[in-house]
Amino acid sequence: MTDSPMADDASAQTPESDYRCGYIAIVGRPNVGKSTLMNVLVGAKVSITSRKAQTTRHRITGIQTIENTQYVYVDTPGFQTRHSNALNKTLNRTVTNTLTASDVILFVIEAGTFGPADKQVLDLLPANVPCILVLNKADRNKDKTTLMPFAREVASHHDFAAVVPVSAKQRFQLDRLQEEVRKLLPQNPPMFDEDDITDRSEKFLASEIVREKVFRFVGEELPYTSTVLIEKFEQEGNLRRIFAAILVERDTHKAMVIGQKGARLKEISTQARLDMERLFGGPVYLEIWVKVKSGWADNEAGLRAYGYE
Ligand SMILES: Nc1nc2c(ncn2[C@@H]2O[C@H](COP(=O)(O)OP(=O)(O)OP(=O)(O)O)[C@@H](O)[C@H]2O)c(=O)[nH]1
Repeated sequence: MTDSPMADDASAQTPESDYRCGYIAIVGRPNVGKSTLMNVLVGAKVSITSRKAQTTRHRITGIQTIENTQYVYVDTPGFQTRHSNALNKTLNRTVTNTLTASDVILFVIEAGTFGPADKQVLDLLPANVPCILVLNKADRNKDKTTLMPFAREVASHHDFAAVVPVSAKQRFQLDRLQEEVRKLLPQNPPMFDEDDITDRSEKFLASEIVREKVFRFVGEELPYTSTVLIEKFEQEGNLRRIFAAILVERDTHKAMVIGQKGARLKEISTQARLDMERLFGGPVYLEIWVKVKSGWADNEAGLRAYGYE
């Protein structure tokens, strides 16, 4: 008998019916490697990274489609505890909202380190969303025998669905992480095209790239309140013409960004242009101005005007 009810049941389990798709929030204290992790998972630089903490300000979606699974990653800003201006309050609200609206949470810490800042983020994890404990930077742990007791200690604070040591930088154990995530995703058809890597516009990505270069080349002296505004974004055939403004709070900050005889701004522009050309797959004409705009980081209306939720 080929058309028995059993056979019907089996044929209902086709790969399409087991398509899985959902939102995966990546959370953790600043600098644990959340953006790096998302970028390697998605296979492109959709979220900016830098050695300086708190570089990620926006909720960014990175999309990865593998066979019958679509992973929609949401990167979150590093949870802010030190300062309490309007910008930080907005950032923290974004993290909390992102968590409760996700299907799976990746709680990222550095393998071997679990401090008060990590605990503060862990305390925000909602009980009703499955969460995987990701021990990133495992490449730094020379003594592997300490990893299990460490993981057990952290897992005593929350009911994790799985614990996975990874190295985002060396692409170690990412398959294993994806397998664990897939198990927790709901059965849903894909939300995006399989070639999509982000739902963010090129204009937004362009501003993020410039911002990353500002952090990278200007370094610790520049307050994190500086931001980037794309004033014009034009496309003519394959060529993109982008006019950006770096907004800083003081004349002294402006001088820092510009550097000796404009050398620093030139470096920022060149590196940003190269990244954009790689990401957009075509030539880019990029012009960057530095402007002084005082007090914007402490003004909620101002923040909304610059696109912060
Ligand atoms: N050794 C090692 N370093 C890593 C790894 N992943 C990330 N890093 C480094 O850690 C630093 C911070 O990485 P980010 O991805 O910017 O961290 P983040 O958690 O997104 O930081 P915020 O945006 O500030 O919240 C960078 O210098 C990365 O190169 C890893 O697996 N191993």
